[in-house]
Amino acid sequence: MSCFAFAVLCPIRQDAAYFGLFGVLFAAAVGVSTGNNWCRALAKLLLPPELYRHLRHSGVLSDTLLPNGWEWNLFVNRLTAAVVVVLLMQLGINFAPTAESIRVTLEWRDLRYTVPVGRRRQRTSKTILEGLSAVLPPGRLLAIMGPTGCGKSSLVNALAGRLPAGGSLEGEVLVNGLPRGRGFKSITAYVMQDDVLFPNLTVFETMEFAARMRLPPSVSAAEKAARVEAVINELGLAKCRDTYIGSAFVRGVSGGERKRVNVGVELLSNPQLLLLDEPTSGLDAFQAQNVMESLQNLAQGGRSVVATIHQPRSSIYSLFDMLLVLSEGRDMYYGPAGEAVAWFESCGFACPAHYNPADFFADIVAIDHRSPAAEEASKARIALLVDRFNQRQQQQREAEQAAAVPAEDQAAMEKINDRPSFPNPLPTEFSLLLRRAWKQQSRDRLPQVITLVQTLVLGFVLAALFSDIPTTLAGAQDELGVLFMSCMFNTMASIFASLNTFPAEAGIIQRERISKAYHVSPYYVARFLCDLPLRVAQSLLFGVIVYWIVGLKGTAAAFFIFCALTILLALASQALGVAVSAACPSEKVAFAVAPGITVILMLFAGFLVTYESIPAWLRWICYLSHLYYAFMGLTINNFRGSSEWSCNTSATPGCAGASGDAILTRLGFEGKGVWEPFVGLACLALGYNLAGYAVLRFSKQKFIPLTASTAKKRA
Ligand SMILES: Nc1ncnc2c1ncn2[C@@H]1O[C@H](COP(=O)(O)OP(=O)(O)OP(=O)(O)O)[C@@H](O)[C@H]1O
Repeated sequence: MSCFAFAVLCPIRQDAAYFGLFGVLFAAAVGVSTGNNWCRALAKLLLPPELYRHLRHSGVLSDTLLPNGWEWNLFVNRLTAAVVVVLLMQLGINFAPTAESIRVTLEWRDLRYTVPVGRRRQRTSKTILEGLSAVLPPGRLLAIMGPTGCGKSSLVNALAGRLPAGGSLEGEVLVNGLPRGRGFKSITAYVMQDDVLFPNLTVFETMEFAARMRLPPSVSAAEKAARVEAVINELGLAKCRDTYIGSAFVRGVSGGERKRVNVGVELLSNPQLLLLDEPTSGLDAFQAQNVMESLQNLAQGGRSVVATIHQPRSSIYSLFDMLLVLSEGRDMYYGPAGEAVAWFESCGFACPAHYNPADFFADIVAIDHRSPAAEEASKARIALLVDRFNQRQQQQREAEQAAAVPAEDQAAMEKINDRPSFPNPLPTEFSLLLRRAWKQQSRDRLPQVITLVQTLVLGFVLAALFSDIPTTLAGAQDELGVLFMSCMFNTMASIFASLNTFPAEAGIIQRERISKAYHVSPYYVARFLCDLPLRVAQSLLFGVIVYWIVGLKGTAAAFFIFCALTILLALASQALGVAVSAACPSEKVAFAVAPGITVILMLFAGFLVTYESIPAWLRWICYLSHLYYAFMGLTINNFRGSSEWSCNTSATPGCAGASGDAILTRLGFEGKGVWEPFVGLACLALGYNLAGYAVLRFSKQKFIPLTASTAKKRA
């Protein structure tokens, strides 16, 4: 029945086909299981959480499944029901409740951010944010303004919990009266100043991926598509809908369009709280106005929006509901934007008529460094404004406390904090990531062309140098050289390909992981699968050229073993490259470290120094070197059972020649079957991949934790 459902639904929808296949596998897994606990554990692991809960409640996965007597009819019916539910769910019939919109009140109290500066003995600390406090009610657009370096980005990062490790952050950030919990990321969009996007995807593809990845299965496919179209239109991206994002090497959308795509990607998840760092930087006046109007619309729809902005024009200024003016990390003004002019006037700084208030505030809160007298005067002005604002804050504190967060908003936030963090189940994550990685990789033609041309050139150069090898001992040495060079070529090409491609997407992956868009495991597997064809093609092309021109062992079986070993070697090397680049803090460091590791593994490959010649206490390194297993395998494959390698008696009188097995004995490979290097290589490929995955999994960017303020600790 489940197979039938699979067959029927395959042409309708790819996801349905995927889940149908999963259903069949699930059926098989349950069929071979011996107890219902195992079956339930498997279902819990693989099924979307909402579906699992639904199945438990509806009895499909009850404790009576597969009771002692193995009631097959009952079991098959229930299993079919489970598969059909999965398929229907994927077709858009939802069982999970749609994420309801909540109103978000954001509050921060006494935020103090300090960073260490200077080296060793001269090390001091610099205060970047100095006791900032405010309450932002729901449905408001808050603009944070101030001179450059006043701490705007630091404040937004502190509110988002994304201040990079290396300082200390004290105070409180409350969402609907609660400290930021597990659900904070799912209701928050954080738009950074830097645009990190895949260059080889179009605007539409980028948006579509974000919608499918960040929205839960409870939002139907049609709704996701409609949301993508709406955001594209809202941000004025319709005319570049099918243009590539582009990069320094690929012509793509303009800087402003890129920025809007970055904002749009975050808007797709329908966040209730938006934190944006300079969303208008790099945009012309018209585009900046558009983006800010979009943000105002979102705020009017009930969302809370916080955006830093540099000297907005007056028409943009009029869009703000609330305004926060900072100077030197201190509050200069916080309150309704429409009351700011009156406030500064009450402090003795009247904004001239027909003057843009944003420009006026920027002038009066900036320190003038042009002369010592001007500097002193501006510092005195700022001190006065800080003083006056602190008095106002004191007076307002009681009123703010009276306007506490409504109990239903707090309860809604508590519910969101209890929700699972990831919007989609693992299989959906995997299928989306695989599709994106494939598109990105298959369109990135230049590295592929370079890889294949380089393989052709190196293959023919090697073949030309070693063609027509005689069956003498010198010829055997040449063949060993060819085998070793084959190992080196496949290793270097694969490691450096990983070092080149992986860091380029590391920033995007970091951002998506921080927003809990998906797990690392499906990303890693999808990436591995996308690299596979190029690695296989490269190894095969190299093998076809070198093997037959050089004239290595002339049997079909030996040729296929050669190709299989070099492919496995390339895959292990690729994994090693990913592990190295994930473990290194930057691309430059990775490129400095990788050659060192490769040279060490090369020295222990068994060619330059034979296994017997390596000091006993260092031999264990051979077992960590994929080059050792690959070289061993290629050598056994080529020399085992081969006829006599004669001597060139005129050059070396008295030489008796050697058989292929004798050569293997000299290299320390006697008595080993060709399966041994296969197993060794496969284990190392798996081990390197696990290491790469583990490094990636645990190398998440670290942020400063928020600790209680010193005053609160004392209290
Ligand atoms: N980790 C750090 N170490 C030392 N100084 C830092 C660190 N982070 C920020 N700063 C300093 O803190 C100040 C505030 O930085 P921030 O980026 O928040 O300012 P900003 O108002 O957003 O500036 P801009 O408008 O130019 O983007 C700057 O002087 C910056 O140099």
